[in-house]
Amino acid sequence: MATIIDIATEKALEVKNFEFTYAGAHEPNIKKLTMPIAKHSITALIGPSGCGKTTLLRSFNRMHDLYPGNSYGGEILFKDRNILDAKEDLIKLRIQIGMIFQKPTAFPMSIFDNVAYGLRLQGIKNKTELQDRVEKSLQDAAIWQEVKDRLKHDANGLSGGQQQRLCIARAIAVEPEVLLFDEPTSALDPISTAGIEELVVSLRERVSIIIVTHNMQQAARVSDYTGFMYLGELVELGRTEELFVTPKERLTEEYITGKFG
Ligand SMILES: Nc1ncnc2c1ncn2[C@@H]1O[C@H](COP(=O)(O)OP(=O)(O)OP(=O)(O)O)[C@@H](O)[C@H]1O
Repeated sequence: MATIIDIATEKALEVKNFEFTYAGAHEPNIKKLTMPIAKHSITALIGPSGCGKTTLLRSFNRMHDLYPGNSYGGEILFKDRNILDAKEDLIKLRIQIGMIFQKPTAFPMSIFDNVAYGLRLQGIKNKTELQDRVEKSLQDAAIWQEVKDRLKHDANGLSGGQQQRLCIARAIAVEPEVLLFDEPTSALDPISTAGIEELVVSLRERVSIIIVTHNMQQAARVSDYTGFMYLGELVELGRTEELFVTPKERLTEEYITGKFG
């Protein structure tokens, strides 16, 4: 059984006895995992390579449905419904629960159109409203000053760190409730990494955040809660400072002190 602290605050998501099996796998890759995700907080998922962090993260907006044969079990509750339900509208779900990938994925179009993309999908056609929301999102993603004079330029001309902030602007433009970050800085230099970390922390006011990271220092710097995973299971979920200073589980302690990795 995992050691899970009581999350005193409201929950953004609740994972209950969740299982996930990749197509062709002989046993579940995520096993009976139960975990609350606090609202308006940052939850980091840490653990050795292959323990299932990304698999769990991608389950929160059903990214695995893009490939056939994967199967889910148990429940992930979001706004009083189980998002694993077959009737779930996946387009709406991915607007409410957005994702930022490891490698910045600017679309091959202008900076403006990248951010307007989801807004147009939502049916917003009014030019002034589009302009206002694109500007606001770029400001909130701390990239407005750098791009305001070249909104019509191809987004692929931006640096890696700028493209990642553009991806964050695109994700927040549609006002999601949850944002999933999958190793968002692993392809970036230290200065861009610091910028993205600062941005992630500033977004906590408006969205609930889950971040997968290989970097324990990063988890310690940005998150409120940390979940340590091992072999497809959650071992411990705690307040970040407590988990790193006084872990309750021996496995957590061994991992954070570098006894295995
Ligand atoms: N597309 C896939 N098809 C089949 N098995 C997969 C697939 N992706 C991951 N797995 C397996 O699922 C398990 C969990 O992998 P996952 O990528 O979620 O781990 P992780 O903790 O995110 O690892 P890393 O830190 O290396 O990114 C591993 O055993 C992995 O081999």
